[in-house]
Amino acid sequence: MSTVIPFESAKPAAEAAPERVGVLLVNLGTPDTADAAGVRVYLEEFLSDPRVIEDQGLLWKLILNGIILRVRPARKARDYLKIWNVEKNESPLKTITRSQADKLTADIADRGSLVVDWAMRYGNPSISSRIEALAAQGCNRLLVVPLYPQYSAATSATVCDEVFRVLAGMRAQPILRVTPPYYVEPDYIEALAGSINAHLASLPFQPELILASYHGMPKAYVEKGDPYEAQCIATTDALRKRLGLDANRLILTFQSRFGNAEWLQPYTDKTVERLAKEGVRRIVVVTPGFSADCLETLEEIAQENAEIFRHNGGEQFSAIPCLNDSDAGMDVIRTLVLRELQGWI
Ligand SMILES: C=CC1=C(C)c2cc3[nH]c(cc4nc(cc5[nH]c(cc1n2)c(C)c5CCC(=O)O)C(CCC(=O)O)=C4C)c(C)c3C=C
Ligand SMILES: [Fe+2]
Ligand SMILES: [Fe+2]
Repeated sequence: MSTVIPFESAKPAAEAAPERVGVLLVNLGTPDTADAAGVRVYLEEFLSDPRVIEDQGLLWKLILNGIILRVRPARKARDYLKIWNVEKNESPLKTITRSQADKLTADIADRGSLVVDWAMRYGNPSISSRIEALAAQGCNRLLVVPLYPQYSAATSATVCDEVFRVLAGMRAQPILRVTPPYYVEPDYIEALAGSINAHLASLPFQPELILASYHGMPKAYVEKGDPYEAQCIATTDALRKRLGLDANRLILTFQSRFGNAEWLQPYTDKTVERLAKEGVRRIVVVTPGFSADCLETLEEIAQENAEIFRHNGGEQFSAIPCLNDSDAGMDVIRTLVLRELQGWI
């Protein structure tokens, strides 16, 4: 069965002049509103993606619609409210991604006919709306930048899936490039090391150890060939080497477990609890797998895991901000983008 594609989802680039290169930063996505209705819409789209939940069979649909989408939105809306950017009435992930795009525009606008934009894989602004906007501005070349240092099918690949879907509906398609994961790029490791050192220097205490906590995923996905775990290990090894810390002083963990299947281990929350119970009193957590602060860093790490640590006897807990739109964070994005734009500008 072939699908009929109308080829009309964006204005033909030929109508718009002059020729331009579009750079599209893409992050995961986030609800439009911090209430149960907004979270429900977001979770439904997110959890219906077969790259995220690979088994989209009848049983999953029953669980998703019968339990998860009835119970989780209200609980998660309360979590989103704790971190919401009230001034802009949006999630921090949106605020930071927009700022990254604005700063990249200011950084590289003089390099030729470039337009920088940003989108969310789930929710808004959607990838399709921003590709259409770039095409309407005459962008006949497109560089897509998935803002994930480590590749996974659940994040980077699904960005490409959506981009390909949008392009499949266009008569005049832009030429496409996608930036690769940057998990051991020197700029990235240097930026992480710099942010850790600056944070430690600002603290009134020195931690006994540092946790490097990455978003987890089902272990089965890695067993089927997803390189995500190996890339998290490579980032952590490079960071250990750069900081002169061994595996007991910079500990790799995985957070954000969802559902009952086994996820990548060791789990962040269980490790935090164990460390506190074993007598560790001061820890710092860095989250190298997130290019921008979000629910998983601002609420799950900085609030939930801090509480787990203190509840079990820990005393000092501090979460290091993500690289976000800091100078070092922007260096990472700019270097990556300029390298992949070679020959185009
Ligand atoms: C259910 C399976 C999930 C997989 C696999 C997964 C992988 C994955 N996610 C990120 C980055 C982020 N995830 C975020 C939130 C989030 N993640 C899941 C589930 C999976 N993620 C859910 C259900 C949620 C929503 C919150 C919740 O209901 O618990 C976020 C934060 C978004 C925000 O609004 O701030 C990010 C970022 C990565 C890197 C990853 C790959 C391994
Ligand atoms: Fe996630
Ligand atoms: Fe979480």
